[in-house]
Amino acid sequence: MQVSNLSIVFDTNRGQLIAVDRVSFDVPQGEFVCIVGPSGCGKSTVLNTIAGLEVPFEGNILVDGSPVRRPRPDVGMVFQQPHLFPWKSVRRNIAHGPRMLGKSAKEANAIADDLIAMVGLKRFADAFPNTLSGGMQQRVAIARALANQPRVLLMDEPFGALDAQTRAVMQDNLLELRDRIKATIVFVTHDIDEAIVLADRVLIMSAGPGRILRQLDVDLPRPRSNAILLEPAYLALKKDCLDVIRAEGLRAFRQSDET
Ligand SMILES: Nc1ncnc2c1ncn2[C@@H]1O[C@H](COP(=O)(O)OP(=O)(O)OP(=O)(O)O)[C@@H](O)[C@H]1O
Repeated sequence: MQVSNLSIVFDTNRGQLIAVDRVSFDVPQGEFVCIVGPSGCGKSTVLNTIAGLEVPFEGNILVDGSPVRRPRPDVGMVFQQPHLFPWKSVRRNIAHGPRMLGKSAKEANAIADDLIAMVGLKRFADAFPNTLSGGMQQRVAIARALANQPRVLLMDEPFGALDAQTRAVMQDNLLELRDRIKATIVFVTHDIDEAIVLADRVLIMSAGPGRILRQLDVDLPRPRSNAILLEPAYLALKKDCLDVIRAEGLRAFRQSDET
């Protein structure tokens, strides 16, 4: 996937707002990239644009060599809230995408059942969303996004609403899933620990207008789990990230004081 020179300007009642300013990054197929940055720096806007939800924009976004102009089945998205269909069972929520793409009910249910096993919800295939915990609902949302076998999976703070323990379990589950699905993943988070545990590369964005400030390779061995949080190589990377973020926070603070 390639994002080149992406700029997004919103008309607001205080004039034009440059939300994203000439953002470029390439993500080779199968790479896991996390985007971090201060609130309002344009992380969600970048993700929504790759999902084909934010138009118009300037620049180019290519998935598998073809330009993104609208939502497409090979680009899946998971939001902070699961947004499940409350009237459909877990299986039917997950089978919905394949059904929309013309698969028979039998084929779509088989795809759903595979994914239900992958996210560890076999006992809940016939349950309705309101009977599941937040973490389980989010696992259904991830399975649903994977049901069309996307080449790119976009995740916007998918674990942001979960408690710390559930979040750690979800991160480990996503790492296991990632090894099986081979999709490119672009994951937005506020949480530096989450970004380093998950990513091959962390992109740090500046305060608005959003730009890519720094890219850090995460050369930590895989398979990974939350257990790496105490290792020296991990702590050194976290320090690098925090130094960049702290310097940027200070710069943005001084700038806002001058204007
Ligand atoms: N539809 C819109 N109309 C006007 N302004 C918008 C719109 N969508 C986003 N913005 C503005 O664009 C900027 C970037 O917003 P965005 O939600 O992408 O930031 P973010 O980094 O994801 O923030 P957070 O981490 O708080 O979710 C913000 O200043 C926001 O107010």
